Amino acid sequence: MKTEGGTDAAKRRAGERAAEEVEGGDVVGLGTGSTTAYAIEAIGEAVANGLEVQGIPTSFQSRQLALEVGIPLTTLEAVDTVDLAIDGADQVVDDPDSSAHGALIKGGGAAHTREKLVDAAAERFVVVADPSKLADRLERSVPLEVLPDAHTVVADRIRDLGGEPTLREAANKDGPVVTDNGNLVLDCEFGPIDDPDELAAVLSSVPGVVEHGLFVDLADVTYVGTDDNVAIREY
Ligand SMILES: O=C[C@H](O)[C@H](O)[C@H](O)COP(=O)(O)O
Repeated sequence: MKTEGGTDAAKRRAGERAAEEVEGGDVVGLGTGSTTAYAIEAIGEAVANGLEVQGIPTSFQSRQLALEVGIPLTTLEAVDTVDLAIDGADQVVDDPDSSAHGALIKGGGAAHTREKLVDAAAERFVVVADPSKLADRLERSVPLEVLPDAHTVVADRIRDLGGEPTLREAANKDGPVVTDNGNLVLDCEFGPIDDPDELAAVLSSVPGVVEHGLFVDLADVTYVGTDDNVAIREY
């Protein structure tokens, strides 16, 4: 039997705690990644026990998992309201004294474009994370989803801005990662990001960038799974 490591147990706690927020009749944004997967599984279990919800997946991966666990699916076009979205993060600013408290980097799984669309549309955006994701400020590379034709010009623009872009390579195929939307991903190192809001605005203005992985002023709460509990950060 596969044993669950400390990080997996923390992710599970966060995911299951977030799933407790889901109420009958809700439309729920279903994020992508290993932490959110625990929330999707818990929602599937609740559905099996009679809870009536509809899910909006943010990727091929979350759609497949939702189908597997029996969550009825819908689309953004078909609903008036998304009650809440549950999604993971690659890094979360955890400093109440910082204006960037609660800002995120997402897109480690190349799903950030659709995630941002759904997370931003939700009345409440619930982030799920383990403690390794928390940081005083954002400093991981920022994923950019870019149109295939645009990757060299966007890379040049990122260098002009002082960043170092790397085209994301696929692990199990020759060539680059191709997103669910048929685009490419540039992972861009900027070093520590003091003002994510400002960088987000600059990145959004670069032609050829479909979406960047900075999520600023979007999260309402983060559930951080710990060794034996869940820490809550409300924003
Ligand atoms: O593109 C992927 C997403 O933004 C994920 O939510 C993020 O990478 C976190 O994934 P995980 O929970 O597996 O660390």
